[in-house]
Parts: sequence; structure tokens; C-alpha cells
Amino acid sequence: MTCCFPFLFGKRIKSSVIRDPDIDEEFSGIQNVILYTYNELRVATDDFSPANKIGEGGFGSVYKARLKDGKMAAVKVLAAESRQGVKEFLTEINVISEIEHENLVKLYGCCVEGNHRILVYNYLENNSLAQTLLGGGYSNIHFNWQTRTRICIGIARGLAFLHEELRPHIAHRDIKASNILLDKDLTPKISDFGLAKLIPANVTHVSTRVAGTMGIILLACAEIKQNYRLFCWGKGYLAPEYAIRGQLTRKADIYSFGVLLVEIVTGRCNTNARLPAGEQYLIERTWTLYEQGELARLVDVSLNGEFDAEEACKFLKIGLLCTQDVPKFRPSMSSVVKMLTGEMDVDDSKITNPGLISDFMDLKVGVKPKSNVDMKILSSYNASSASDNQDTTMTSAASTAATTTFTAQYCSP
Ligand SMILES: Nc1ncnc2c1ncn2[C@@H]1O[C@H](COP(=O)(O)OP(=O)(O)OP(=O)(O)O)[C@@H](O)[C@H]1O
Repeated sequence: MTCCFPFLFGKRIKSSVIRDPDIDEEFSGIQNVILYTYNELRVATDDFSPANKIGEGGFGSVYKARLKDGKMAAVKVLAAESRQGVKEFLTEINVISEIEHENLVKLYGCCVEGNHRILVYNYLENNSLAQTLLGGGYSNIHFNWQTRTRICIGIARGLAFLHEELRPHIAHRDIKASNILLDKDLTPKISDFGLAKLIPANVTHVSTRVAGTMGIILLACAEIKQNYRLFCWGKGYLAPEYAIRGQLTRKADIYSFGVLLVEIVTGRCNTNARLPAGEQYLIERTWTLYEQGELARLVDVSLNGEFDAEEACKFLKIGLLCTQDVPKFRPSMSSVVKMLTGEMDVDDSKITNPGLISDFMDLKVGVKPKSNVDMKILSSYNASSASDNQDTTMTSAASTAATTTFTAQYCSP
């Protein structure tokens, strides 16, 4: 196996030790990343043993590891399909390594040996919100109201930091319950910056491919000459403008945060096909109950009534503010933090209708779906940079890699 940077292994990267000018350039400005050898990580994970596997995401498998210095780590082995070239990979590392905040997962280092692309993160003891709070009762953790408020505020602070304090700003692009990890004190940490891209401060949005778990994929199949469109609805965190047009702004993250906020208060996933129609989509349900003045009914019953009803309804209203259909109506994350902590009032009159799948299906397609089909969509576009800026990025069935299950609605054009 060829080693890209043999002279760097086991060392903290210092650009001063690098001799190759290209590599020197790649590493310039990277000071705090440790480069691990593949062998070191193999030993740390007991040869990537299934017993140490703690998760599987769209971009690869995650293993629990004990590093040489005794520290626990989460080792994310990027799947072959999502392996980037050294340059892209290091660009990502460069971004991640400089980010430090109480509510963001810390990147310790990486491995870029031969074909391997591995990220090494701080290990978080209490798993993700998806596996605990929303995991269907398989966790021993009791999320009381106070813990939930702390988690909501922590996530909001982490995101506000990415959006507003970092220069250039960063949109996470994949805010969702499985990307919120909890440490031993249940402090939330936002993970998965693998998909984060820099947004230059003077750019209001970049139109780009949809990354990570897809909310919607619009596929036009060449064989049927675009006679059919396949709309796929996934886990529902994506803002409509991002899902449909690939328009990435911080406002799309704020939409996803709003969905997550409502999930935390209600203790349920944002989509649940087993519920009666009208209750399946959490944001739709929240909007209905808000209009009826009955928001408190949504609060997680497992709290046994032990919560501050006024505060819980306020959080749900903030969720609605964040998920408004019109991106510019959504508040900034720093305002969200202030509203959550009570430093700023929530103005009910500012709440307008949320961006909902049912609405834009009708709007964009103009016909009702013919049938529901469950299918495995191979997501993870490797769309060429040429198509990155086109609204039609998602119409290219394009290259597909990681498997994600979606419920698709097959429609006439
Ligand atoms: N730093 C970490 N500490 C502890 N567990 C982790 C850590 N990072 C990831 N995990 C576990 O691995 C799982 C998979 O994480 P990963 O970020 O690869 O995928 P995901 O967020 O579930 O999905 P996707 O790739 O679609 O975003 C997480 O849900 C979590 O349970």
C-alpha cells in the first residue's frame, strides 16, 4: 500500500516539516490535525471488528477505537464511493480542524494512507439523539424537560457559531437527529462536518448538489425521456428550496434545525407513516395544532406532564418560525438562541405557514401522486462540478453510491 505522507505519520501536522511543495500547500494553515497510520487505527479498532462498529452513515462506517494514548475515539471510515481525492479530503480537514466549540464534535485527526480516507473524532459516550430520544424506547436515558431545553439551546449555539461567528460562514447542510451526539453529561455536539462547505461571506447562497440524507431527489430518467418524475421523500429535514433547487443558504440549516427542535419537544420523528394521515408529518401537524391554539398537545407524553407548558409551546413556535416556507422569514440562529434562552420574545404575528412536502408536491408537479413505492435509492451524487450550479443538478440520475431508503412518490410530469 502506498503511503502519501510517510514522514508525517503519528505526528501533529506542521507545515514546516513538509518538503513536497504540493503537499506543503495542502497542509499550509493546518496546525492541529494528527495524521494517523492505517495500522494505528486498525489496532485501535481491533482490526475494525464488527463488535466495535457503532454506526453506519451514508458515507461509511463508524468504529469505536482506543487510541495509543488511551483516549477513546470514533473512527469514520469513508466508503469507497465517497472517498475524495487527497486534495478535497485535506480541504475538508482544514475546515474541520480549525473549528472548536462546546457544541461541535472535535476532530482529532485523519488517515490519508493509500486509498484510505478516515476521520478520527472525539468519542461521544451517549450516542445520537436519533438513537436515544427518538430511538423508540431503546435507550435508558430519560430526557426530562430541563435536559431537552439544554440540548436545544446547545445545538442552536453550535449552529449559530458555524453560521455567524466563523469566517467564512459555514452551512452544515445535514442537520438532523443522527448528527447530534451526546457526551457523558448529555451536552449536545453537532457532528458530521464532512458535508459542510464554506460559504463566502459575500455570497448569499450557492446552488449545489444535495448532500447527505436526501429529503427529496428529483430524478428524470433518460430512458423514459423525462416523462416521469420520481419524487422521493426521505426524513424530511430538508428545506424545500434546498431539496428542490439545491439552493444552499444558512436558512436551509435553520429549517432543518426547526424540524429537529420540534422533534426534541415532541419526542417523535418528523415523519411517521404509521400515524393517521394528517399526523404523519410533524411540521404539518404542528402547524395545524398551532392554528387551533393547541400546541401543548404535541409535547412528549413521556414527560408525564412534567414540563413548563409555556416554554414548550414557545419552543414549538420557534420551530415553526424556523421552518417557514419563505427562507428570508426564518430567523437567524443567533436570534433563535436568544428566543430559546428568553433574551428575545417570540412574536406570534411573524409565524407564517411552513414549507411542507404536500404543498410543494402540488405546486411543483401539479398532479397528485399516482402511487407510493418503497425503493432503495442510491444517493450521494458525484455530480460533476459543471452541474453543481445548475438547478437541474438533481434531475441527473447521476452517479449513486450510498444506500438510503426513501418512500418515493411516482408522478406524471
Ligand atoms: N464522535 C462520535 N462518537 C460516538 N458515536 C459516533 C460518533 N460519530 C458517529 N457516531 C455514531 O455513528 C453513527 C453514524 O454516524 P454518521 O455521521 O456516519 O452517519 P449518520 O449521521 O447516521 O448518517 P449520514 O451519513 O446519512 O449523515 C451515528 O449516528 C452515531 O451513532
